[in-house]
Amino acid sequence: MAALSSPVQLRITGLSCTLGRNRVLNDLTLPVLQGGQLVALLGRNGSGKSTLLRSIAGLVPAHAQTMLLDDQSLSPLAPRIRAEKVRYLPQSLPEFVHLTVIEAVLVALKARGPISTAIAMQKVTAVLQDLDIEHLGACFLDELSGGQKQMVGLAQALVHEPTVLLLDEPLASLDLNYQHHVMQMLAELAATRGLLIVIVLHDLNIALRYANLALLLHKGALLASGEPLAVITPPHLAEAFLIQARVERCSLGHSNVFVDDLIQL
Ligand SMILES: Nc1ncnc2c1ncn2[C@@H]1O[C@H](COP(=O)(O)OP(=O)(O)OP(=O)(O)O)[C@@H](O)[C@H]1O
Repeated sequence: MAALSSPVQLRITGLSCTLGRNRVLNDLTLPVLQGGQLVALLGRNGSGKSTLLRSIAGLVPAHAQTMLLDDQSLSPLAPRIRAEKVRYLPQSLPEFVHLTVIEAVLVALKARGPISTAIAMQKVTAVLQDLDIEHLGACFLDELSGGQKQMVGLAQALVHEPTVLLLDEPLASLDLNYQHHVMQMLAELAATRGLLIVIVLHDLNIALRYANLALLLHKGALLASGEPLAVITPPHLAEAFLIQARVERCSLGHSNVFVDDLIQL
């Protein structure tokens, strides 16, 4: 995939989504998101993060005044076309069938349309290398650990070479080494290939370290957005997470959140 000449832009205004009796997203307007950005989507459990990603991917009934990828409205696109541009990796992956890792990523790639087996294999090998899971290629999916399966899900999403990649807590089952490996790889993919990546994170220190934009959701609305250090602040953490916290730099210059106490209402 070649670097894009001008970064893609995703514009979302007036986004609302009601699921059952719950008004989950309430007239949400986001800053313009751009290709090349690694965007951390933050907020408490139930604040609407997954619903926001699923709304962008067209997987829940949502209504937006504007949902434009460059000048193309996403809403009228057929699901298959939309999924080629905007790829959503869910929090819990579907049960895998009895395929090897290579076969599973190959099947995901071939679902996109006809492709020669030689080129498909090149792409699959490259994505497994990028994720550092080449050694799992011949393993069967149903014999992998939870974290290994999560890495395969990520490989299936990446092999599509989407314009926008929406990742719902992809680090949840990963060990510390893979968490940082994946974040480094995503930061590099965004920077070098102009990919727009929106990633749900519960680890605020990871967000501070790798994201170049943060969106903080609270009760279905946007509480703050901007550079992670401007979003992950003691007042915002108090309001959104009900914690009394400090953000301090370590001796290596990395900013970290320290939680001092819970705020009792
Ligand atoms: N299908 C549904 N029907 C009704 N309400 C729903 C449905 N799916 C989600 N909700 C509600 O929408 C709200 C937001 O859910 P969502 O999954 O988007 O939150 P989240 O921020 O991703 O949470 P978490 O961090 O726990 O994954 C919650 O209150 C949830 O109960």
